Amino acid sequence: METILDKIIAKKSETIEALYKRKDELKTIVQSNEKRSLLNKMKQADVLSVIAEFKRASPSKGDINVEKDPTEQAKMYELYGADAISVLTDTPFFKGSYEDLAKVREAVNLPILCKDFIVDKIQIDFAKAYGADLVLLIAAALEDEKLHELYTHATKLGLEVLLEVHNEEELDRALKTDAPLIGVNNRNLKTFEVTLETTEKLAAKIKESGRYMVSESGISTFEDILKVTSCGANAVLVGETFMKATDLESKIKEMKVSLRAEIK
Ligand SMILES: O=P(O)(O)OC[C@@H](O)[C@@H](O)c1c[nH]c2ccccc12
Repeated sequence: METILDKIIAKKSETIEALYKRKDELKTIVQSNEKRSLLNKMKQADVLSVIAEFKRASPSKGDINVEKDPTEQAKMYELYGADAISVLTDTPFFKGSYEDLAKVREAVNLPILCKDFIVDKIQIDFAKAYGADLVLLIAAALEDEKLHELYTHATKLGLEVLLEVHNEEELDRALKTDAPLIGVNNRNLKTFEVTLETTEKLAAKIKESGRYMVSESGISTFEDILKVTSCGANAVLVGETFMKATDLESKIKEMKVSLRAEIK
């Protein structure tokens, strides 16, 4: 059966073809060499790190907030204490773009994650050119060889990688790389089912391996934060809750819990 992940990936071939046509653009963009490391921040942090996402829409939720302006939202995220910003750049399913990424880069000085379904090096080149400091690589979407190739390409360009897994098999594959940042997606990209048990199940192995752990998706309440920090998450990645929040400041601030106190 064709899953939504298959559909997204199939559509990517069109995007990639278009990016190769725009390749010359890359030469004209002046890239800054400023180093903004989420990993270093997480290493030093004794409170939970919060990655706040700019997400207009998604295949599972439809339109989430299509009114919000990336520049303004990014400035609010920074002002209220987010540690990094994730920007969706997929257009067909998430209504994002590299232009959004560039706007967020202009607006803030935080590390920025380019959130996309990366299956080709050219997407990493564009992410870098438009101002990303990190890229997402999704184990479920990549064979081992491709995963290694893209991981190497990103690190060569000076980008950090958030390597996303959803189950133990994917985690084992992720641990064969030396990626220090592992993201556990609580949402199954094939069925859309969301449960924080995913983080709880995989946490021990990630901690044992000495990697840093980001719990992604489906996080909205203080109880959710306690659940993921008590099993060892160093960071959370939050989209919908922040895009819809009426009081964004308190929503972000309530998530900045102490890690020392929570880990048993
Ligand atoms: O809106 P949420 O449930 O807070 O989720 C944010 C983020 O984790 C989610 O957007 C995400 C996680 N992994 C992805 C991979 C591709 C696209 C999107 C995602």
